[in-house]
Amino acid sequence: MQVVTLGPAGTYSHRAARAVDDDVVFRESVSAIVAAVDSGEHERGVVPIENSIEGSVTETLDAIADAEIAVTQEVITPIRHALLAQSPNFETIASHSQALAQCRAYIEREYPDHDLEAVTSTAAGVERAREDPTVAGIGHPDNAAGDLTVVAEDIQDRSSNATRFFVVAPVSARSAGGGKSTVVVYPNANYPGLLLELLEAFADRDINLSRIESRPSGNRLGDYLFHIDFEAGLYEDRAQAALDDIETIAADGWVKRLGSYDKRHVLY
Ligand SMILES: O=C(O)C(=O)C[C@]1(C(=O)O)C=C[C@@H](O)C=C1
Repeated sequence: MQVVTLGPAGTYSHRAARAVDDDVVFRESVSAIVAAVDSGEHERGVVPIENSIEGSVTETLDAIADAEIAVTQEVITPIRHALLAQSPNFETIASHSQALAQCRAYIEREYPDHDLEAVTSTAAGVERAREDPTVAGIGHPDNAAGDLTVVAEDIQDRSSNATRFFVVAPVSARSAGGGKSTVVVYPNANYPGLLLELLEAFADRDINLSRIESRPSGNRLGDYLFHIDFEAGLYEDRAQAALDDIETIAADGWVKRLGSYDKRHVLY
């Protein structure tokens, strides 16, 4: 089954997507990937959701909150960045903003006066380095093939650097089976204890939350929606009961059940 993910070839998203299928096609943004699945153009997409150093990928959170899609799997990969250039004499470092941020301490220590250029992906940064001798790219070391050399390896600020990806699919692929589930809740309400009530729906049933993230609704300042990951499958009675409570709390808003899924660790 063809998978759409962030391109060009050689991104970390590409590596994660190969865990789903070797037939991978590319888009230049996360929003375009989610839109390609939402519109039915593609059956599967792979998007980064969260990084162990930099936290949530907010473009992904906002795109999946707006779309009618399912999450069918999560893929976790270690992220080990290299600095790739034609020679050590470069003036600019180009990469995805997440990758630049994950290597912030290294860049400040080794290249404090170099210019930084945020591009659409790590592989796009490596392409810039291939075209221009004054540019170095940060990306996976395997992208050095050809005329680029690996100037430095393992330059991420923490060796434990890892990114979590969601496999997204049409709503028809939504599953109630799996060890984890994701929902997006828009309460469209604001009163003391609202968040406590949302959390109690899970705590009362002994359901562990693995992530909760608030994002602006875009409707008015101070109005939020909540992305919640919890460790239970939607097939479980306790999960259904918790979500019944959540639906009541969000009676003036909405609750999007993105689905249940299992976790897969991919090394490459
Ligand atoms: O640019 C890439 O290679 C991507 O796949 C995107 C992305 C991200 O958005 O977080 C994925 C993994 C790494 O954390 C760095 C960048």
